Amino acid sequence: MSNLDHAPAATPRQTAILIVDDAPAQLGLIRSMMLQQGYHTFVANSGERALVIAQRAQPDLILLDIVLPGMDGMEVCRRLKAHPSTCNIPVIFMSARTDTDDIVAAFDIGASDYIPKPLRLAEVCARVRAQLHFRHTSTSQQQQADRLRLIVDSMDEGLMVLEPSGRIQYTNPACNRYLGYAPNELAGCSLDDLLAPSVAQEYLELFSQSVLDASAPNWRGAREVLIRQRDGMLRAMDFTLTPMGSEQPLFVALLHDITHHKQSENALQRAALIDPLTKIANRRHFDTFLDKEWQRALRSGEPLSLIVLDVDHFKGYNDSLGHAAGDACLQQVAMALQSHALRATDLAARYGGEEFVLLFGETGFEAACLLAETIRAHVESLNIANPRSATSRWVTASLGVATIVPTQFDDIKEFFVCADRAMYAVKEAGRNGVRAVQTGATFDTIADVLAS
Ligand SMILES: Nc1nc2c(ncn2[C@@H]2O[C@H](COP(=O)(O)OP(=O)(O)OP(=O)(O)O)[C@@H](O)[C@H]2O)c(=O)[nH]1
Repeated sequence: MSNLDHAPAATPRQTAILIVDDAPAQLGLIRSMMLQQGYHTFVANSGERALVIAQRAQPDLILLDIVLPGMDGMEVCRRLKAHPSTCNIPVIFMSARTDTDDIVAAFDIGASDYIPKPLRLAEVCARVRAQLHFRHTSTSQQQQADRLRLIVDSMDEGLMVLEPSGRIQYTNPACNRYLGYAPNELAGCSLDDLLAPSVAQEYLELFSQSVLDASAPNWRGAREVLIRQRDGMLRAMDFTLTPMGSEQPLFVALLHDITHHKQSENALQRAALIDPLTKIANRRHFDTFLDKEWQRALRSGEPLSLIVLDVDHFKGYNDSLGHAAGDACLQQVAMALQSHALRATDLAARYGGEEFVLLFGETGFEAACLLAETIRAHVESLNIANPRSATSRWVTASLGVATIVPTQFDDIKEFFVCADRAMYAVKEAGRNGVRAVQTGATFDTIADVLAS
């Protein structure tokens, strides 16, 4: 048998009524009536005594006579309502005074009801029941609201309540924490202050549509947004918006911080574009870049130059010095190439194996030839000994250059093939050199530039 089997069942507290009257007969009558109804009772024959019992016993309701010796019922009620521990206990006055002024004064100081004397017992019972029911309902509503508030306050997600104008009504502590605001500081601000103007505008349009068309199905707008923190920094968040379905058109926005997720996503994206051995751009990055620069050159009419570079006798290098030395050699060559692709419109990439490519936007034929020759000389000047090379003591490279001013009649693949063919022509001519070609519909001249 578990310990729980021995635990006494929690019994609900019996509803307790405090009856305050200085007339013993009246007090006895009301008390026996309340007992008959199944209530627990407390009695007091003075205002002072009533206050002490109310604070100690915390009754669910007080039946209070107005005319009492010493402190009268009105003063008792005033004091009950002024004290935090008794202010929520409903007070029903019982009095022979039935002037409107007396009744109004009683309600003004916080009475819940007013029963005229002589008392009709059935009426007293009905009014007590009604007040207890009302108290029970409002207490459970309050408890629900408190529970909801606790959940919202302890949520890890940020929460905002928004008006259709974009005005922020409420933000929870997580939202304030994420955005660096003090409690309540964001209330009254606008969504415009936090989102990029175009995104904020989209939301405002969405709000107004939803308000105008109440029959529209409940939508949930979820998207990634950049939200401005109090210090001006932008923070990546998932922003999910839902209409609250309340009488007042309001929207609830949930904010989920995705900064770390975004950072690792960006890191992954960057890694996907880098060659792991040489740490320069990889073929995928190069292909995208070439495509972008090609389109730009199509629009601008500026020339575009491409260099294909292949390390000479690299098989021999590997065979004589080992694969690790081969890797180190490729890294050195890559760094040398990278140092010549410095502008935003330049890119050096490892295309595969010992083959590299360099793209130079807005670069004409002569400049490209000059660059290629400089690069060839730079590779040779690295003075990486290649014992098996029939061309030189050092590691060298063969470079093919193609320059084009692309038009709609040109083909990007053909452009690449031209540079590649030029590189193979250098190989055939003895390696360690540069061959350059102007290609495309607007060129019909071919120029060869041989180094050294
Ligand atoms: N160490 C190393 N070697 C590589 C890598 N990628 C390709 N290689 C080697 O590069 C060599 C390329 O050899 P080949 O294509 O025959 O060309 P080559 O010996 O350079 O001769 P030519 O191009 O005609 O001058 C092969 O032995 C490949 O194994 C790499 O990442 N690391």
